[in-house]
Amino acid sequence: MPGKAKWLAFLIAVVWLALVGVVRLVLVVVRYPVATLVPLSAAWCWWRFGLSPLVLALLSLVAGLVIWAGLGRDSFLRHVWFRVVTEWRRAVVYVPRWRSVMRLADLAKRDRGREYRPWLRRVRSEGWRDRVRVRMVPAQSPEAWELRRDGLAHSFGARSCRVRVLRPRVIELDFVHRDPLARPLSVPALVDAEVDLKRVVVGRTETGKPWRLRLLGSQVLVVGVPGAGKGSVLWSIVWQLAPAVRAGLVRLVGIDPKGGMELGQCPDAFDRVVYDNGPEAVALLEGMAAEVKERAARYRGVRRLWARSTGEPFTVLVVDELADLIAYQPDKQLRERAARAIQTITSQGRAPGYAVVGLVQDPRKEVVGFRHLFSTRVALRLDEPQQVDMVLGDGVRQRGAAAHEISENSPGVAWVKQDGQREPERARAFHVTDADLVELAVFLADAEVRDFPTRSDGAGEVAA
Ligand SMILES: Nc1ncnc2c1ncn2[C@@H]1O[C@H](COP(=O)(O)OP(=O)(O)OP(=O)(O)O)[C@@H](O)[C@H]1O
Repeated sequence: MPGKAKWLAFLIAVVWLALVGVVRLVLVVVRYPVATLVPLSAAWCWWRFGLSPLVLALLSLVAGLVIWAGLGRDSFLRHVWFRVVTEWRRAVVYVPRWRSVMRLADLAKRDRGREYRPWLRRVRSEGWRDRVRVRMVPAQSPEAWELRRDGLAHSFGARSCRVRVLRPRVIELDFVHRDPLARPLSVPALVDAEVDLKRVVVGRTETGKPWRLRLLGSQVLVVGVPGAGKGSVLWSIVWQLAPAVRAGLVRLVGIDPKGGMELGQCPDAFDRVVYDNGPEAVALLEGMAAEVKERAARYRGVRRLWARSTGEPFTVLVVDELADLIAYQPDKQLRERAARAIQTITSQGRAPGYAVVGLVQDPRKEVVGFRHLFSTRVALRLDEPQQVDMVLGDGVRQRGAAAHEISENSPGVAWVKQDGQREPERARAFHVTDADLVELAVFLADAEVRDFPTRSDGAGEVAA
């Protein structure tokens, strides 16, 4: 190599190394802001002002943090404590173990002497879980990670691991340390309050937010094995609708083919209720399907979605065991008539203000062939992964919605998928006890007949 070229190559190498060094330094500061910026600021303060002002500043900082923690625990946890935990877990758990775990789990690949290793990106600790973002190596699929979830959880000291696909090549691993939904949730106080039919709060999600179910403009399918807590979802809905039912703004209609075992616990909530799967239930369904068509014809060209200003009540049809009506009924004619009527209500009821809340134990196609008509699907505890796919749709389980892994000890916990929302949510319904149902019955029996209250503005909001 001529002398000049050597110098040029040397210069390029130095600049390149300097650039890499700066980028790495910036990355360290971005990933460990507390561990880098606090000691740096302390060192600067000492150098600039001396030891006493530094001690004073540190004591003030500690006092400030203690006051913050006392006044606003949640914001302190979010902005301070979880940041410190994030840096600690990244430095102590994920970075040191990453390379060996990837190799041993066969997630790192070798080709022509070069190693391709999944890239550990952002880590965020939220107390109950660590969210670890990963860039997969080329030609790797999220299924490869799905298959190794248990091994990964053990390797990084977590109770379980979930895999969520964020975008092509990027996944997020949730390392779960404890279940924030482990404790039952009691129902909120029953008071005359506004009911927002687009956001009926029926429990809490695992991130601590209210679990909101959309009833206006949506149909809800709730699936779970016996004892999974379908009843708690159903009664949480009724509980939250009670003020509007009492005011005559919402009408509940029920069918309980199990002879009233479920809906018979509080019949006062229902305008009409039938306790079998025979001709009476079918007549009720057909009557409602006819109402849906008639209302839809009247609304055509006038309004696109039911609103309280129509002066007609929003109607919620609750069917406790859908399969008894449309699959297990031995009379073929009754079975088909029931299925036709329910399909009419679910497919056309959206605009004229009819919602169906269907509960079922078995999600197979032979049982509920029109699952796709339900835009909100709730998967409580299920037996098999295939059932999760049937309820929530393809690919949702791969994004973490493992309803077949919900514990028997946490009835009411569910994975929820709403059409139009990419991410499924894990949530727990309120636990509505027998005593609560007595309170509900008293609240509703107390009702007086009033004129239908109208208000020209709100669409989904109804005031009791
Ligand atoms: N959200 C909840 N929180 C705590 N416990 C609950 C919750 N939901 C239900 N449970 C308890 O779990 C048990 C079964 O609940 P539930 O009867 O609602 O299940 P289910 O799915 O409706 O069963 P089935 O299909 O047999 O009617 C009951 O003892 C109930 O008290």
